[in-house]
Amino acid sequence: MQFKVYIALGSNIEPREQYLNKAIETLDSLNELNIIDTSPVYQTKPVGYTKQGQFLNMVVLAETDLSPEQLLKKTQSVEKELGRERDIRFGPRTIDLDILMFGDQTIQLDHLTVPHPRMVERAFVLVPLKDLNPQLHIEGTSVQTYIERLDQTEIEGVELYKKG
Ligand SMILES: Nc1ncnc2c1ncn2[C@@H]1O[C@H](COP(=O)(O)OP(=O)(O)OP(=O)(O)O)[C@@H](O)[C@H]1O
Ligand SMILES: Nc1nc2c(c(=O)[nH]1)N=C(CO)CN2
Repeated sequence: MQFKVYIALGSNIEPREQYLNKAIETLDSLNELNIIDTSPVYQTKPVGYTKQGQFLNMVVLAETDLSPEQLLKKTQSVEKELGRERDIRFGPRTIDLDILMFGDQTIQLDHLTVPHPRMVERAFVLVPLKDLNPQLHIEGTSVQTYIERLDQTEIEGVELYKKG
């Protein structure tokens, strides 16, 4: 397969683990995509809109022959299939799938920006991403450097989750 892609997953509506697993399973079942690695799962304090339950977050590495836009369509159809509703911005969701990186491509379309524009300020993305690839650079800066730039309280909001 042509491209390596990192996809972030988040869920804060029960059954959270099942939503994560089902999303990974559905993506992996596509002919044009293989999941090749998965990070540990973290339980994380909600960021942005804080009056909601804690999230489970993780990142997966996949290889794919899909184009970035085809991949976005697939991730959005998985969100839809798993009952994602868009009402509150940054609010509760059964599953959220964000395309973090698509090979080494930079993409600026109305409906798709890669690398994901908010990823470098989110501990709940950077911590599992570093687990998958500690050497990864995002637009020339290492994932470790972005983590060092975060406030300690943001890092403390991200805890390893014991699978139930
Ligand atoms: N890299 C990307 N991955 C996923 N969606 C993206 C990306 N870049 C732009 N988008 C667009 O963002 C729109 C809003 O996505 P979504 O509703 O998942 O946002 P959100 O999860 O509330 O916030 P955030 O994007 O900060 O995680 C989508 O309709 C999609 O077209
Ligand atoms: N901890 C955490 N907070 C969030 C998350 C998320 O996945 N995890 N997603 C958001 C919208 O994309 C807003 N806030």
